Amino acid sequence: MGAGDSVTLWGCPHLGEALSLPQEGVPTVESVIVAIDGPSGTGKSSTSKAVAAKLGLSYLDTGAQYRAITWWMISNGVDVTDAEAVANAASKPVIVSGTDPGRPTITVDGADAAGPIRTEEVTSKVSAVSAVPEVRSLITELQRSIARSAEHGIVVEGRDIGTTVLPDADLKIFLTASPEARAARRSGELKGADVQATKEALVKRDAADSSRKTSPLAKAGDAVEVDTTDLTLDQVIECVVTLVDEKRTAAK
Ligand SMILES: Nc1ncnc2c1ncn2[C@@H]1O[C@H](COP(=O)(O)OP(=O)(O)O)[C@@H](O)[C@H]1O
Ligand SMILES: Nc1ccn([C@H]2C[C@H](O)[C@@H](COP(=O)(O)OP(=O)(O)O)O2)c(=O)n1
Repeated sequence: MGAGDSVTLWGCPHLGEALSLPQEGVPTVESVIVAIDGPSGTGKSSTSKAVAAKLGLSYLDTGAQYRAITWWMISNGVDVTDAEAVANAASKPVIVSGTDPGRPTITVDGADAAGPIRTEEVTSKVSAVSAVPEVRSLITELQRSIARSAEHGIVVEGRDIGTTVLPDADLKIFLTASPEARAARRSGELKGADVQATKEALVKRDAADSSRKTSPLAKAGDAVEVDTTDLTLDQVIECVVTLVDEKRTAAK
């Protein structure tokens, strides 16, 4: 079966006719940039970390950066519904992301932010903060500089990586899943959380992220869409690794 065939193997699409057939014995390109976008609970973080670890690439969770700046705004008494106040404060926090997929880290002004950025308060306010254009342009520049300095390449996950942050990424993936599957996965993480309430919160956040003016959540025209609803996490990881391999081979 060739890479030119438009085949769906247990829900994993091939790259299709855009690629030439892989050639035997051709060395793969060393560095590769992979953009993985999609709504919450589709498996972006789990897939991106595992793919990066398997392929020896760096990993960047851009959602964690938007959560970090939101946490800073809340901690410093900035009203997140006041876009002008958020814009005026946006350049103050120093956000540093560690890109080892085995141990990703995030600090704000030197303090470990990994725990505090996952609270319900941050989750409910992050869409408002990340819709502010000044926040987006600062964080986008940070993301580009991290991607540029990743020696062996990087997997970057978020909402606008393929469309805005890294439009020249070597491979763009857009993960989807039904709201029911996403809510079940998320409420499994938040012990005792009500699935229906989780689903409503997810759908509300998706709507806010998809409808904002600046760089909304969207599938890039050249992204490969993978519906993860009926796939195991291992299948999604295998699918993305296969797509990276196909892309690397075809690039030579
Ligand atoms: N294909 C899958 N099947 C079942 N559970 C999954 C799958 N992909 C991810 N998960 C689980 O769903 C939860 C959310 O995944 P995560 O990678 O954080 O999604 P996202 O980054 O898109 O919000 C995690 O607990 C993860 O282990
Ligand atoms: N590239 C990105 C990444 C995240 N965001 C915003 C929008 C999202 O609702 C929040 C949080 O993203 P995160 O990936 O942590 O969210 P989930 O883990 O999927 O719940 O950040 C964004 O605007 N652009």
